[in-house]
Amino acid sequence: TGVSGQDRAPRTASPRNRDTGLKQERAVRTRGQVLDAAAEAFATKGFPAVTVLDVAELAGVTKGAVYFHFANKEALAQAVAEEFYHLLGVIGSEVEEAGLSPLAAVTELLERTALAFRDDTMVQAGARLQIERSLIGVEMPMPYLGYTESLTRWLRQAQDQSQLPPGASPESTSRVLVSAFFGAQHISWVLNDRADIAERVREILVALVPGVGG
Ligand SMILES: CCC[C@@H]1OCC(CO)=C1C(=O)O
Repeated sequence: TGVSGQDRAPRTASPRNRDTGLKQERAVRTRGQVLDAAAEAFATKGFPAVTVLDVAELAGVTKGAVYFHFANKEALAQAVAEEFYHLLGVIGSEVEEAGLSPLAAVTELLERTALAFRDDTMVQAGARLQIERSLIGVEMPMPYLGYTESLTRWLRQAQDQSQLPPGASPESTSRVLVSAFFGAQHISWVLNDRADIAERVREILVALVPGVGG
């Protein structure tokens, strides 16, 4: 081997390293399958009725495999809630990076969130777990405040750009938007499994955000 080591044979994983890598990949994949199964169970049956065996069977793994990744049902709920807010955060980042006007960002955030509530089981599970948070008995993420802060930030920018009516309060409008969204997605869930949530959220935006057409 030369001084610089440049002509050293390329380092390949040893059989033992390669085996460890495969085991780690399989563990990561199993954890994802278990989390998706837990979301399906929590979204459809609700936290109290779900058992770890339900989750194992939905995931197609043993109970031991579930317990390898999650200590108990409460840990599954916390992990689903964390993934729920991760997904909402991804939506928020995408809207931030889209370079929209402040009011267009408000509209885009809530419209994309409505579609996630309609289509994404992890999001549906997170929303239901937050309703059931008092039954879960372990620390759950604080709901609603992240959205309220994002919306307030954009509405303050809109106000600075004279895009809000005189006297409008960004903080108050933000709280009303979050309350209206939460109520609309819940009512839509109860009445039609969120089939019409996009239309319900659009009505909120038309009613509350200046310049949003019908
Ligand atoms: C977009 C409004 C806030 C959002 O709506 C439903 C829900 C469930 O907990 C939310 C949250 O932030 O936690």
